Amino acid sequence: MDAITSVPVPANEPVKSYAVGTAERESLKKRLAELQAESVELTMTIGGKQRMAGGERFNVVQPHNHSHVLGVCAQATNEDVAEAVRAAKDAAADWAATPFDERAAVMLRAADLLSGPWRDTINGATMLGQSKSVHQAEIEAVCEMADFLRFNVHFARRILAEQPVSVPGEWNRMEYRPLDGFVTAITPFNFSAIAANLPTAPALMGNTVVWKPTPTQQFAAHHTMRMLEAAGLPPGVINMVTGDGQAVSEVALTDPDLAGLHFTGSTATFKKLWKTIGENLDNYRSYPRIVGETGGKDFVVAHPSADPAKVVTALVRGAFEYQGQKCSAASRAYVPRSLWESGLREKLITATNDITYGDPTDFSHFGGAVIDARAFAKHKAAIDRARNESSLEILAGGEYDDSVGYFVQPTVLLGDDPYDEAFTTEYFGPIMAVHVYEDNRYSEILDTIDETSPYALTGAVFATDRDAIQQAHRQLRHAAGNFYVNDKPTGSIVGRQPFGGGRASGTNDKAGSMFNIQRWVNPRAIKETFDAPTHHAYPHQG
Ligand SMILES: NC(=O)c1ccc[n+]([C@@H]2O[C@H](COP(=O)([O-])OP(=O)(O)OC[C@H]3O[C@@H](n4cnc5c(N)ncnc54)[C@H](O)[C@@H]3O)[C@@H](O)[C@H]2O)c1
Ligand SMILES: N[C@@H](CCC=O)C(=O)O
Repeated sequence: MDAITSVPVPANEPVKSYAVGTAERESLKKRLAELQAESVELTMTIGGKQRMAGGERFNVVQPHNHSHVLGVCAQATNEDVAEAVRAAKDAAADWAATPFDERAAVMLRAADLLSGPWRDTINGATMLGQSKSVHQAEIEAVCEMADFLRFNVHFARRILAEQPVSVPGEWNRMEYRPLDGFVTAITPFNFSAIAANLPTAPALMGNTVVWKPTPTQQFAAHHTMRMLEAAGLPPGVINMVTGDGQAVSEVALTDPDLAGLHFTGSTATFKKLWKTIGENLDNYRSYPRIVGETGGKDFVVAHPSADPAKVVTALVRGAFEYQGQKCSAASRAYVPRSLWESGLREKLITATNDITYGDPTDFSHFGGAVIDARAFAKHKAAIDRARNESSLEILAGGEYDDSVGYFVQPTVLLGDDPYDEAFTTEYFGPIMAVHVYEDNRYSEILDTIDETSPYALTGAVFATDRDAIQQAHRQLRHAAGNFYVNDKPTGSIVGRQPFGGGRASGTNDKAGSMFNIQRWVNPRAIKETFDAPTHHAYPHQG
């Protein structure tokens, strides 16, 4: 009993290829067919019990085929959220008293279920519900989710091992308690891994959670919840409520026992939630921890010494994987005139035109549709604006069609004005703006990049000249929380590139690192004196 155990050494989950003829391809295709054939009730899970939310019902559809209903969901009402908060509070004492190893075992088991028997289900649900190609689903819904579950255990162990110094006569210890209350996790549509990480990271540290996925990710979230239950997650530890979140703002975020908000989503939503918490400061028992990773307007800058083929590949993958719906997506690029006019322009157009978006169950496509009608309308408006804006030219793409699914072609805009909206606003779709700068203005373009957008999430420099790389490091120091040298600005891996940005991009608590995990503990320093003094006077008193 009470041994100080070591946890398994984590390793990144290997990415399967799903190439023609592989067993994993056949297995996933079979599961995709099964998932498509059923329409499920997308319930809440409160205190371990599943039931439909009490508010208005809505369909969860395939973005690439919006007449295909994957499941029926409903808006959680204030009463539903109040019940979830109660369940989280009721489960708190037992879960906090559960030894760390037992909590960790649930997460490690979930990771193994995910890399084994649940792989096809979570991959398939993400492909169908969020319109991801098999590769895009595999790298995050399986590999990144498993990595979060395994690495978080390892990070937590390192935190628990962090202990103060003791001197003769006294013993100092640090106890890592959960927060004094419950945590609310509110999650985005674009990564099933993030949706799973936001409730499970606080739960690992002994907190109980109210989790609200977004409606457009609810299909995969539903299956993720089932997988966590199969891994042994006790009832009430994570309570999932459905819908748009209004009731969560009104009830969970204003509850006196709110101890933390773990959020990923847009900057506008995060600011709104933070304001709600700010307005309720006098009502809480403690100061709620606020962790939020938000939007980006991520850049790629090429120096004249860069390899143009590498720049083009990074731009196309960085901008158009998952239809540009990554917070890290390359959405503004700065290319020197020498490279632009010596073939990069044509290569970029050709590579962009080569990309096909379609139904992800047809594995030949590079990507799928954008997430919903709202996103489609936003991208359509951005393209229509570009068509009418004299400083912008549509170099590639520019078409859209929502008759079957929400399809927007990969689009490259060429812009004279680096301060135009196309270089400052997060469209969160397959639209990238390119600005061509004069070769002798590298330093000025770095300053422009730094001051153009309110965000500071990801960015990349391409150069072979070491001085140019150093200069970008220096001038863009605060322009990105994840900075890449000669690589695309997307695709961070847990344990290798801890992820998050500053400025309007979030609190930069680095998902997939010890820094995030330490936000979910409430340390108590304990000093024990073995032979306490028995008189109050000090020696200098004579
Ligand atoms: N920095 C990162 O790590 C990261 C990762 C993924 C996505 N993102 C960002 O997320 C955004 C895309 O995701 P999205 O469209 O799901 O974001 P969103 O802000 O629309 O929604 C995020 C979550 O907030 C909920 N929500 C919205 N209004 C709410 C309210 N009033 N009360 C309670 N909950 C509310 C939504 O239902 C959803 O669950 C992009 O801006 C992207 O850059 C950032
Ligand atoms: N961590 C992911 C982005 C997550 C946001 O959408 C990446 O690095 O591409």
